[in-house]
Amino acid sequence: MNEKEKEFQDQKNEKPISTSSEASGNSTPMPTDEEIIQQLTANMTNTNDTRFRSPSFTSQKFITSQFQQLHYNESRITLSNSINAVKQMFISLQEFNRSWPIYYPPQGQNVPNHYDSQNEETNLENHRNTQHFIKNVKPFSLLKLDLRLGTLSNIDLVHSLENTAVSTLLENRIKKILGHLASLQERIDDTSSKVLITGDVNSGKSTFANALMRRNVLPDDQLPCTEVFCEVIDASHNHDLEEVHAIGIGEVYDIRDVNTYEIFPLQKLEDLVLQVDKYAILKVYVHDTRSQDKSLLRNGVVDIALIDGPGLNLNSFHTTQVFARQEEIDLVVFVVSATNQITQSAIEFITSAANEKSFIFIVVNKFDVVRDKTRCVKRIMDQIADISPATHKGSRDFVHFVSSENIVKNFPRNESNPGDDGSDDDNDDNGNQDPDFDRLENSLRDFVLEKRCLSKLAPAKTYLLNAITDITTLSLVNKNKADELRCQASDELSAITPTYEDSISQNARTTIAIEEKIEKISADVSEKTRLILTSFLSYMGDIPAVKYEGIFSVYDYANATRDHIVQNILKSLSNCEDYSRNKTSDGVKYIKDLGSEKIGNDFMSDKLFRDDLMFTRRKDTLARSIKAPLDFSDFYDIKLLDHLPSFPELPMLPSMNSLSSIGRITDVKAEEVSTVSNALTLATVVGTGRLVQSTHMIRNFFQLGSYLNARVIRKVMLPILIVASIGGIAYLINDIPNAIPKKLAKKIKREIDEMGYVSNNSDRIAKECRHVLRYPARDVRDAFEKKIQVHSRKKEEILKRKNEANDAYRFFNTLLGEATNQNELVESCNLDVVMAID
Ligand SMILES: Nc1nc2c(ncn2[C@@H]2O[C@H](COP(=O)(O)OP(=O)(O)OP(=O)(O)O)[C@@H](O)[C@H]2O)c(=O)[nH]1
Repeated sequence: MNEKEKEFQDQKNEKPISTSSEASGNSTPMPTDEEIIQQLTANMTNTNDTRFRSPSFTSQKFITSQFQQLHYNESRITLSNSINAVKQMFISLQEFNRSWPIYYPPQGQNVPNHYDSQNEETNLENHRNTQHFIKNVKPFSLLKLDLRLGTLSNIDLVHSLENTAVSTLLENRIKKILGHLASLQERIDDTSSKVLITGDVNSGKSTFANALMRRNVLPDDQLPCTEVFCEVIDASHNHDLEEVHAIGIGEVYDIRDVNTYEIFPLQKLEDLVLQVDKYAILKVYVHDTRSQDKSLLRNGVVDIALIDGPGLNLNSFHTTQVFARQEEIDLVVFVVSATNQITQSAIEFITSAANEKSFIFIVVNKFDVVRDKTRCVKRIMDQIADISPATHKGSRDFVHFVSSENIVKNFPRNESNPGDDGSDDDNDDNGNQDPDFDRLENSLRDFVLEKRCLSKLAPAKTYLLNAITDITTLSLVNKNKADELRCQASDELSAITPTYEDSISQNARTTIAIEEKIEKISADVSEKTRLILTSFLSYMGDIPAVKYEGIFSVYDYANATRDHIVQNILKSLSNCEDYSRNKTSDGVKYIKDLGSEKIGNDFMSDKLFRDDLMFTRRKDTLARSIKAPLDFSDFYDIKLLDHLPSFPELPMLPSMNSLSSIGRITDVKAEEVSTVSNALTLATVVGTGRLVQSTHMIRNFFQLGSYLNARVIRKVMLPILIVASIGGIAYLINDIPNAIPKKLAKKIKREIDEMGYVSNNSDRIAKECRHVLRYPARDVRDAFEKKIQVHSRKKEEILKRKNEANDAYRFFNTLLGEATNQNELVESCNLDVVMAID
């Protein structure tokens, strides 16, 4: 054991480090910051604590180790907090994505970059005017959507997909990232470590793993033999029992639940590693025969599990790649055979693993069989320089030329359980010594143990930085997209607002104009109807219109006259309706023209106005409702008594009793002439044919009587009376054709007045006219409302888009700020410091 190793062993053996938070009950406790500082202080001030008085405590190595621990803890806390923050960012992205489908940019697209987060208005203006803040969008690493469909590239596919489909893909991707972050969190709190050994088929991976343990645990063969992943774990995790737990495909391993695995002895491994169709992984619990300072599996600080995978071939490539990506894998050791070139699949694997893990060990095995070692080293180093410059640069630590076979060739194969004797006897000296293998082991141990800060935290840091970069890119792109959308919405709003307001005011103006027109037309037709009917009613009956056939058909004459009058009233009414039809047609045309002008040429183009459908209600109801019964008084027209000054106003002449009623009236005025008054009246009108004149004649007659004596009067009275009576009767008979129309007209007019015929009809016609005109008016209003509604809906939709874009802008601006902060924090977590201290 050289000086350096001894010193290291002292440190490990004496390290009295107490427990910190542990993910696994079996893990070695980690010292808290306080304890480390306390120890360092104790070391410097020489306290009485015997643990710290050992000479080895004073060594620079120990101090370095403690600083590493301190730095590790600080970095761990920083990264842990950052994982939480980044998780929150992804959760908020996920939530926001549900309300505003996140825009997924085509990779390599140019976007405006610099915005003044304090002044959104300026940005808005800038966005309109500038094209100069341009930057390439960084390609996504974690948020990259793996579409791989047909011949289309990702960019084409993303463009061909609906926004919502892309956002669903993003949602799923984010879910995976969140899961990964959760595992990262667990992992950095966990002190265990996993090293995956993979490489070309038959390159000696299993032999190498055995060499690391100084035990022939894993089967090796000239033929490809390891087909199932074997995870070699210290038996202390399995109650110190050496055995194999074979986990079936699809099973979730839980060491406490024996139903989740099958137990086999180590000797069965040779069969088990071939049962790839049955088992997903074999957990191989073994005692590491080496002392703690040399043991990888059980070293007292970090529990390391070695995973031996199948050689890379077409079947296993993808599985191994997926395996290597697992967050529990701290380090990938890639074994190549010195006798072969590095294969294409190895190149691909190393390239992608180097991206994922930051560090990868390359073990060039079977170096013993190479004759020209210098040429071999050069050849392989040149290849590594091409594949991974970083690995090439750190080749002292990361690239090793060894012969694993030489280390283990004398060891028995799982024949006995070296841990069974209960001793911790070092059998490190078993097997052959190989300084190159020692250097490899030291590097490996250094990497995993002393630099676990890197091995544990670097993947977390790398992943976090990738995540933050993706969030930054996505925020930047979406912030710009949101800005573009809100500008677009603002422009659309400015364009649509005047049109919208104009439609509203035009609607109001047009509605008023149409209403005025309707009212004007209605008032006109109403007035016209009233005039026509009134004037007709006022002169109807003045001129007989029906042919008078003589006294013997007087009754028919009266009936025909009445019918004639009624028909003429109806005719007048029809005239009124015709007039109204014309006016309504004009009104419809006016409204239609106005509509075409304001709304569009096709307004009401599919509608035809038919004025013949107006006033279709039957009119002969009037003929039926007018009774105007004929009576005797309708056959003559005597107004004598109307003109007698002292008589009270006569009621309308009762039918058939007019003569007798005249007799009764004379009783009141001049009893002495009661018997002759009728005759007088009748006689008087014979000569003139006019009743009015007869009144004067009667008066003259009485005046004449005052000059003549009674005898003379008595002598002439009788003949006069006879003559007068005959004259009167003749007059009446002669006046029948005139009297009947007049009397009937009067009677009908009275009935019509009583039923409010004129006003009813003028109202009815106006109402119908208004009613008909309301249809096109409603069409105009509806068309306007539709137009306004379309504008209004569009306006609302634009406004909604604008608000959403504003929200999105603010959201991504804030997210961008947070991502920038987190980026600074994670970047400040300098894991290389540990290396520098060393
Ligand atoms: N000469 C020599 N032979 C070796 C060395 N390492 C392994 N071998 C031999 O190479 C053969 C394959 O070794 P394995 O360890 O089974 O190789 P592997 O990569 O695990 O094989 P697969 O898992 O099947 O891909 C065995 O016969 C080993 O004895 C070495 O360093 N030198």
